[in-house]
Amino acid sequence: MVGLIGAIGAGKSTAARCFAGRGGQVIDADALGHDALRQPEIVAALMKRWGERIVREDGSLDRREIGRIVFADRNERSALETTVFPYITRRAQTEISAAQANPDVGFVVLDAAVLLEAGWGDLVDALAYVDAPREMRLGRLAARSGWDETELTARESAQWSAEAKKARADTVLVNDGSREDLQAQVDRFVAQFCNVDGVRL
Ligand SMILES: CC(C)(COP(=O)(O)OP(=O)(O)OC[C@H]1O[C@@H](n2cnc3c(N)ncnc32)[C@H](O)[C@@H]1O)[C@@H](O)C(=O)NCCC(=O)NCCS
Ligand SMILES: Nc1ncnc2c1ncn2[C@@H]1O[C@H](COP(=O)(O)OP(=O)(O)OP(=O)(O)O)[C@@H](O)[C@H]1O
Repeated sequence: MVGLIGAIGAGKSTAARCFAGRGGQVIDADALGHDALRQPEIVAALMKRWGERIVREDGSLDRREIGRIVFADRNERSALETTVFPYITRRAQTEISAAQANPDVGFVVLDAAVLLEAGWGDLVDALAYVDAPREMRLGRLAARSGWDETELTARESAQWSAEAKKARADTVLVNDGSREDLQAQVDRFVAQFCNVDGVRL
């Protein structure tokens, strides 16, 4: 199993698509986290803590508002993680088992920004870190999500340092060029670490 981490906005999801195009089954931890926020018992617990301010007009939880709360205060982030991590971990385990049991799946990719912080490092056989210059990441995040530098910095402060993560990675994929350039780097990683024709990682 391959782990995918990286600098925020560097292109993890984009790299995940590159892996998927080469036979990898991607498990997207951010998406599982979003599913967690749709579970009635989790919604109730978070509303009890933060009130109506985190609820949008359509009744769903406002992730942007929750992000403002938890990335400004370590205690609040901890409260959110305690509430959602059991669900995310359960779902990830189920999806990993299903993918590993599927003979059509060449290898499994766990795309999880906080993979190391969550203690999932031992689950993976090879770890790729996606990187890009900060200015480039800021531009991409502004275009994709409307985030500014304050939001990026707040999230960065909630994670291990780039140096600590890179030190644990087998490879750094530098996503400062075209998507084709990133695909070529992913292809080299797959050739080196994912024996897709033989033993499955
Ligand atoms: C705080 C929430 C509501 C913000 O939602 P939003 O749609 O704005 O961001 P999204 O979930 O797409 O995450 C985007 C990026 O934020 C960073 N991030 C998210 N959660 C965390 C966290 N707990 N710690 C550090 N960074 C985080 C990651 O780099 C992630 O890739 C959401 O991220 C959340 O519920 N987080 C807690 C669950 C979690 O840790 N998920 C990460 C994968 S396990
Ligand atoms: N090589 C590239 N060229 C141009 N745009 C890119 C490239 N790679 C990624 N992008 C764009 O940059 C934005 C951020 O990429 P992506 O969503 O893959 O990052 P991420 O690391 O998954 O983000 P997050 O840390 O928020 O989970 C996206 O809109 C994506 O389409």
